[in-house]
Amino acid sequence: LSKSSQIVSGLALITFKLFLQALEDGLKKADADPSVKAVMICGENGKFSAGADIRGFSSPKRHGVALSPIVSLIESSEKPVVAAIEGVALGGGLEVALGCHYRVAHAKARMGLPEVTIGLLPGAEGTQRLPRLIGVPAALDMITTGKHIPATEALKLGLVDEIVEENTIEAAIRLANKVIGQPLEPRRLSLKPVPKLPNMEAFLREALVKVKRQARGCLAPELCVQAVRAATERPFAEGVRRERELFGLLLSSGQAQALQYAFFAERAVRRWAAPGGASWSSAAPQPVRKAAVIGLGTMGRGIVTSLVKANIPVVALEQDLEYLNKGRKAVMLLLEREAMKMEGGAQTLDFHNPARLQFTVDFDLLCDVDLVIEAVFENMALKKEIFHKLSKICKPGALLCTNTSALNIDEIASATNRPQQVIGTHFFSPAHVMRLLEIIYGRHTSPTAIATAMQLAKALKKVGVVVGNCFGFVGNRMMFPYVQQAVFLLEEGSRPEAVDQVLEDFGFKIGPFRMSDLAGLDVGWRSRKEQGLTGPSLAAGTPARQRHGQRYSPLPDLLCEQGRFGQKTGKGWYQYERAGGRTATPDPWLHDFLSQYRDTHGIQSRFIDQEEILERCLFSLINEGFAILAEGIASGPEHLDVIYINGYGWPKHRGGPMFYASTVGLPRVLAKLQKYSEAHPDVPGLRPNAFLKKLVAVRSPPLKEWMSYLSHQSPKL
Ligand SMILES: CCCCCCCCCCCCC[C@H](O)CC(=O)SCCNC(=O)CCNC(=O)[C@H](O)C(C)(C)COP(=O)(O)OP(=O)(O)OC[C@H]1O[C@@H](n2cnc3c(N)ncnc32)[C@H](O)[C@@H]1OP(=O)(O)O
Ligand SMILES: NC(=O)c1ccc[n+]([C@@H]2O[C@H](COP(=O)([O-])OP(=O)(O)OC[C@H]3O[C@@H](n4cnc5c(N)ncnc54)[C@H](O)[C@@H]3O)[C@@H](O)[C@H]2O)c1
Repeated sequence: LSKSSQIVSGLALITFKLFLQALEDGLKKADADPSVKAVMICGENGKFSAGADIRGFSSPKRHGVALSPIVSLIESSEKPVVAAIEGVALGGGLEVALGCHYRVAHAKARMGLPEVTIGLLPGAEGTQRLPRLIGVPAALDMITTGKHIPATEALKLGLVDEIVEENTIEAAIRLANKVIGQPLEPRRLSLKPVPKLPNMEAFLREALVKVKRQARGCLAPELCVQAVRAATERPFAEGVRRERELFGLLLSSGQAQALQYAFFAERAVRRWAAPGGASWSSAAPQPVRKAAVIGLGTMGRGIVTSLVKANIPVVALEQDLEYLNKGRKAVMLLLEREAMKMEGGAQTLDFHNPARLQFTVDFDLLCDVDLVIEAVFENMALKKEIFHKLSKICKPGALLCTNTSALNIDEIASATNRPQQVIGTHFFSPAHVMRLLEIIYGRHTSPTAIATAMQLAKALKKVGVVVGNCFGFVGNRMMFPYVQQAVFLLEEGSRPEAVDQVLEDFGFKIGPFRMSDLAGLDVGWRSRKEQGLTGPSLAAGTPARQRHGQRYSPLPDLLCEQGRFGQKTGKGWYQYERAGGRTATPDPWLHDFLSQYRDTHGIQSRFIDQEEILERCLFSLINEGFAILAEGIASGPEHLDVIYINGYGWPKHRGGPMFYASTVGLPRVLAKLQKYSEAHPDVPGLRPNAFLKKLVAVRSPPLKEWMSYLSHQSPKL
């Protein structure tokens, strides 16, 4: 066989120029050699290809990258070319395979065109070949979502000709031998017509509406539909021209840069570092063979679900039988839904087995777990009581985690005999859905504890981000000034629906007032009462709109006093169809209430434009981000951005708040903050942070250099 076929070996991750050259040379050599009867293309180290090097797209020297001519060269070969797909065939890698006349895949291989997720579209004729091979609906689904499909599904779709359990390369060579001499014309995808649909026009129109709705301002999915539409309307060569045009538009849109930054930021945060030199490279995680969750309320039930999905046995504990039964029902419902979603897949959920999931009110059952996640009410005294109990009951090596949203990890740890094993694991609601896990180390937290929490995040398929300990940590701390500005804007004349609209148009999944109604206004109210900002502990004579000499808005407290807790009570910043309803409608009662409030406090209502709403909310959040970086609470701006994208619905195509600030331009952010701060001198959140000022003073270096301008040595990525 070595005489009749030639292996042109690609790389798992294309070192693009080198790979393309090798492929071209190999193909030309094979074509010219009469002793070669067929060609097989495979990857190295069990991986076909992850596509083009993403870093190359933002490199000034990107022009040389031309994959299309190579794909055409493959397809036009007079000798059969077979792709042997192992591991992954993604992006440009799959486009190479689509140029081949046959495709053989290993059963464990995955295939996809994920370009849309990095703000692009398949740019090497993939949008034109794939619909010809598997039809428009399936191709459009793959191209607009970027999802990876398993080999079994690829076989069903007709994307591959054969799947094998064992040696893919041998199978591909066998196939190559079998097809030598057979006509190649029917195997050249560029010559095939796109399979017709009776309602193609309506189908494409609906697809466009759907992606526009889901994409919320992200351009790539929309342009993917346009490229596939071109495949249905134009001859192949013209479709390719259209694909190239659309690719160029995306490449220069700025969104591609933001999404590619987010891709690398998510990977960079895995390389965590903490003060004292502990880091991902030196610390090893402990195994977590069994876990426990304390408190089965909103968060605990999602956390249990997440652990069960990750195949980690769980003990779920509540304070009494009534709460336990309520919690058990809620967990079972979530798990049943998850099991339904997974039906037909390779994995099943074993949650009826008490060895995998046990419900109890008995703390003694936690004696053998490797890790506990506490998710009880946000109350320091209660948390300390629980941690004290845990340090007596749990085995010496067990890690004690708290899901607190803001409280001091060191104070919680002080209630235990093992502060080095206490760590914050801050899940986001709903905990079985949201990808973020904010991991907070305290003064005594050991590197092993951090490594174990990071390993847990990975097992739960979440993005773990390691940060330092301060009130609200990173995410919530940045959220406070954002929400505060939103409320101040209402005092000054705006309405919840106007503020939400601006931020949702910016790309947030949900604006601050809808978010607050969803989370429950009572949560913040309880916390403010605990801080003495409102309620019975507020000192008599405190001005209604001032606390500690700073501006304060009592509006959220007043709503809570009226029993308006948001969705759960059917009324909050909006009104809902019923208690627990989800459809927010602007509420005339609230509008009247706001007018009366302004009258009471002598506030002159004014029209507030979209620009001011956007800038005051976002720039105050970003300003807090600079404070967090300057204090060394996070190792770099990437951490803040990954937190915001994965935990707070920040639009990924805008790259996260700190990336966004860099695209707006730091001088502009600074100038605007200065302007708003002058207008509102009693609002510290608008006062430009010294680190931001410093960066502007040194001419706004690129984001990746920001941390080097801090005088103290904060942990580096
Ligand atoms: C102006 C007119 C212009 C007209 C121009 C027209 C012509 C242009 C021609 C362009 C041709 C386009 C070709 C093609 O359509 C485009 C592409 O192929 S884009 C790339 C598509 N591929 C992807 O998006 C894959 C991304 N990667 C992944 O999904 C995962 O990494 C993985 C491959 C599934 C592996 O996952 P894991 O095992 O979990 O590993 P990691 O994710 O941690 O990755 C390990 C390591 O590798 C780095 N990496 C992975 N993939 C890439 C990549 N494609 N490029 C660069 N680097 C990659 C990753 O960052 C990790 O490294 P670390 O960051 O940790 O250092
Ligand atoms: N709700 C959110 O969106 C959210 C998001 C992130 C973090 N958090 C944090 O997660 C924690 C839990 O919040 P939640 O919203 O799930 O609260 P919740 O009120 O919905 O649930 C708390 C649960 O803890 C149980 N509990 C109380 N005392 C207990 C005890 N002694 N032993 C066992 N169980 C006990 C209660 O019975 C209740 O079921 C808080 O610290 C909160 O700040 C909440």
